[in-house]
Amino acid sequence: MNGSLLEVSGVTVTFDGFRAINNLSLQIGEPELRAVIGPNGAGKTTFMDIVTGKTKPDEGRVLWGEKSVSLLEMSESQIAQAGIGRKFQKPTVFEAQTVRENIVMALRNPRGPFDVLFRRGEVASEERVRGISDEIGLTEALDKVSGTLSHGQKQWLEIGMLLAQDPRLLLVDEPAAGMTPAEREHTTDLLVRAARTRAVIVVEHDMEFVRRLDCKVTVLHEGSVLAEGRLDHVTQNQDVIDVYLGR
Ligand SMILES: Nc1ncnc2c1ncn2[C@@H]1O[C@H](COP(=O)(O)OP(=O)(O)OP(=O)(O)O)[C@@H](O)[C@H]1O
Repeated sequence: MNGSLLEVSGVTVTFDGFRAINNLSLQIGEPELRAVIGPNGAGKTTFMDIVTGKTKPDEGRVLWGEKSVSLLEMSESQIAQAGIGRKFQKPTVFEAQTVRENIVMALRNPRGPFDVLFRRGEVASEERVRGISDEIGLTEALDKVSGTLSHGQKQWLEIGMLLAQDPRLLLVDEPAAGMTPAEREHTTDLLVRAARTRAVIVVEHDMEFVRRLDCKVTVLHEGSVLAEGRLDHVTQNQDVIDVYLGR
């Protein structure tokens, strides 16, 4: 197993007396591709909010990197700077800009939110733009206006913009939602490839999509880890069948 990049231990989050996350512990290696699944309300979004600093837990530890620094004392932007990127469900590419312009902006803005859109004096080399566009399969579309892309292509572009910031950990929220079967397949390939050199956590409802990712799966339920392992292993777990598959 790889060294641990992210270590969550004993984390609890309470909203108005309700435990959304309950003594949650899990570790992510580097590189690693991990799927996090679970029924509605299991705590998947809250988990991502904790890792990215949006929500602070009441208890527990969240440690990052070889120096085991605590993410709990860091702001959202410090966490992003440390190399944790998050892809929300809805694509937020700049629709009026071309694919190339979007990638160039991301390359010019290392690990920051896109608050300074056009910095001068920094060159995003054609080689790096090509590297990203090849990785997401949009090289043919580089000069297209992003607003004209399909839903799937916009999602890939946004993943590419996050990859341009070279995160050590990328959190991806339901990437397959609303995609055609062919788009899903492309998305699977893209995520598998991205996870060869970094940690990627995919939060997903779609079991078929998770199967194709062919990676370790963490099943959340009521804010805790219910089961963990290969998909075949966790789908045979009676607790998982009862709370998730048996719905
Ligand atoms: N800000 C909040 N205030 C109160 N309750 C909250 C808040 N955020 C989340 N919850 C509750 O915490 C629980 C976990 O929510 P969370 O959104 O993390 O689940 P999820 O697994 O992402 O669900 P889904 O699959 O529906 O997105 C839910 O019961 C939710 O209603």
